[in-house]
Amino acid sequence: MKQAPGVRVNDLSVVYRTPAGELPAVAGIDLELVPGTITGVVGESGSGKSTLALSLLNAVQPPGRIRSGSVEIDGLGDVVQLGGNDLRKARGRHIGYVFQAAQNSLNPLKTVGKQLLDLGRSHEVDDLRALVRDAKDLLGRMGLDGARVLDSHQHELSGGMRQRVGIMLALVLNAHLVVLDEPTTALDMITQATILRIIREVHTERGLTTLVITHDLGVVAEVADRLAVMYGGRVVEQGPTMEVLGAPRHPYTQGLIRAIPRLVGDIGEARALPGRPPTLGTIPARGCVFRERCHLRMDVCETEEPPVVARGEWIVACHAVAAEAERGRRTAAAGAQRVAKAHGAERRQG
Ligand SMILES: Nc1ncnc2c1ncn2[C@@H]1O[C@H](COP(=O)(O)OP(=O)(O)OP(=O)(O)O)[C@@H](O)[C@H]1O
Repeated sequence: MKQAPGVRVNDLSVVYRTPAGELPAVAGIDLELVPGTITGVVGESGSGKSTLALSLLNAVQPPGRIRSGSVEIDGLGDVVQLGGNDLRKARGRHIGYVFQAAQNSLNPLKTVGKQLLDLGRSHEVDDLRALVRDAKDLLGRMGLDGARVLDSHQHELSGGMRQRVGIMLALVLNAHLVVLDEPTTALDMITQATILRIIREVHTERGLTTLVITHDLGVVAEVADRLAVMYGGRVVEQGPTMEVLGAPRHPYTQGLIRAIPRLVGDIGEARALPGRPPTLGTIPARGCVFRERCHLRMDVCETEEPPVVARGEWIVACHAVAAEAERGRRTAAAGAQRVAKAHGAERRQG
């Protein structure tokens, strides 16, 4: 994989085994990562973001499993079908990743440098010196003293430093697909802005396809070209970031945006979304998963899966939006008919 790959997630469902049986954490997701773009996946805790990210590496662990669907990655094929050595090679070399727990995922007994060399060797990197150079360079760009960090053990690094080490490890093997799960959560606002700028720079320089998972719409607004909003294991809205954030159509996306505290203006303007997101056991088995918290709820939302409404690349799954689009279509058709009739009458008179 020498250049930014495209990724197509088709009808992906992932379940976790619970005392109440296997329950879906991700259900019927379709998502495309366009080569060379940064896609942000956003949603509240428990919406299935990390499960989706793990699926891209076919790394969902028991008690979870990918129940159905595919994840086609250019140059790799359907990773859901990959196993053993092929999968091990793909991870790291072709797909760089930093998981949410990255802050704690370093080996406490080894220095960062030793772990970097282990990573290089396990992926058969020939030039380990170049690997170390690249690692130092990446750490330096993220505001750290590279040589010192490589000489350190996990306990000698702060949470924010570990997070940056995680990002370095995701990028250092030069993978062209990079998955970053909550890359900036442990960081203060200023460091967060720096890291997001660097993610963007490295993404552009190296020609990557990048997926950023976050609960923070601000992160998506800053870094992502495209965005997918998740709720209850579904993608409820997706499209170009600026368009979606500028005029969100799904009531959940609208609620998320209203809930952002504003730095200027009336602080009272920020309104938290009422209610709580569902857990595995409370996600409705049929109908719209968001209906419990939705002010546009209709009878049909109880029983029917929301239809997908597409406007170019912008996709929304919502009964209310579909009904509104249908009303708009009817009004337009009636208008067109009136004009055609008037035109016909004029012609007959003439
Ligand atoms: N190992 C597991 N066993 C059982 N249920 C799980 C497991 N991992 C995740 N889940 C459940 O699956 C659902 C989706 O979890 P996931 O971590 O993917 O969501 P998320 O959006 O990434 O949330 P967060 O931001 O809190 O990590 C949640 O209801 C969660 O409780």
